[in-house]
Amino acid sequence: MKGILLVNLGSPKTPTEKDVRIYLREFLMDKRVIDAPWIIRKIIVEGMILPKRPKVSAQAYKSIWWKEGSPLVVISKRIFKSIQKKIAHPVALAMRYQEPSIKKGLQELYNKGVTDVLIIPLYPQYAMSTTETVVEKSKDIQKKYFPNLKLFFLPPFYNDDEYIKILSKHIESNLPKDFDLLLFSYHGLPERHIFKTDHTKTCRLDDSCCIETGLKSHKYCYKHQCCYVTEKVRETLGLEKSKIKQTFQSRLGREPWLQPYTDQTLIKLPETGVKKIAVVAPAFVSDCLETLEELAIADKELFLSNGGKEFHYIDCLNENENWVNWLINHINYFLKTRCKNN
Ligand SMILES: C=CC1=C(C)c2cc3[nH]c(cc4nc(cc5[nH]c(cc1n2)c(C)c5CCC(=O)O)C(CCC(=O)O)=C4C)c(C)c3C=C
Ligand SMILES: [Fe+2]
Ligand SMILES: [Fe+2]
Repeated sequence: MKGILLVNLGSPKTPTEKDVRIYLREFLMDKRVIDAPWIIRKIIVEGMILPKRPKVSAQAYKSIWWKEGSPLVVISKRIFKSIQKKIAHPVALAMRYQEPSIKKGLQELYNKGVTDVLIIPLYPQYAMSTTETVVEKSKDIQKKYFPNLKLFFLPPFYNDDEYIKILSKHIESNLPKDFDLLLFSYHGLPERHIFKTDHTKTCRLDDSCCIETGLKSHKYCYKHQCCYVTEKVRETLGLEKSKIKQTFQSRLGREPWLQPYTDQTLIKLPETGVKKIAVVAPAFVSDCLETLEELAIADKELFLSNGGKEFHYIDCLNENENWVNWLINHINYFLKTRCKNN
């Protein structure tokens, strides 16, 4: 029998310093997130990040926490329930970090007699620290605990025409009537990660390569995949190029991350005449700390205190009906065609 496992990033159990420390330790000790040798990673995480960051991050989490829990986990659970209602096969939800774990999700499906699992990493764009870590962690768990399970993976869907239409429609229906600029703010990545996962070793991280179409390097180029979404949504919405801008947020550490940076851009925009801004975050399918706190609270404050007049944050797709139906359509395709022993 076939089953489905949806996988999102995960959050701390509670917005307390203790639980945030546990979460950050698991997250940042992932060799695909901080890709240094184990001992260096351990020194960076335990010696440089964990002494101070959990306290600050716990405050940030507290400011966006819902009665039912972390927005990212709550929204993922709601999506999972909507899908389960419409799919006759077993469906489970897991988080890459913390709970419910990928192991528990696979166990739940296995206990229900599932033999073939479609794993859906809930990230539109590929990155070593998102899609790849979900795929590799799932494979490790399968080998160790469920050798008879067969795993299948939904690839990054940034270039799926229907997904682009759904995202564009969602943005259009939430755009304010009057705005100077629509800002696409994606989660950042160290530039080094892009070079590391570029199998062709040709990506130069400039417009001539990441904006081009049809290059082999694009399959693993997060920057290209972000540029693609921005450009396709712009075209679909019929916006002039001067009406949009793409930036990258949430950097950590001193090495160069993808640019331009969201916070620095928001500081400078008002002096160039951009006073009313709408902001969307298409690297996330569900709202989370990075959107609700970093963008909609901290970056909003930054923009307004530097001369901006209006800052309108557009929610992620979250429980958008068309988006949930898009997932269901892909699940149904897998159930009908991808493997034989149904
Ligand atoms: C080296 C560090 C990090 C990389 C690389 C990274 C990539 C990356 N992350 C997301 C999605 C999310 N990240 C979230 C939080 C978050 N991310 C990092 C660090 C890296 N992310 C940290 C330290 C944190 C924790 C919060 C903090 O202390 O600031 C979240 C939010 C989770 C939540 O509970 O709401 C998401 C989602 C993507 C898509 C990505 C690569 C493209
Ligand atoms: Fe992150
Ligand atoms: Fe590229």
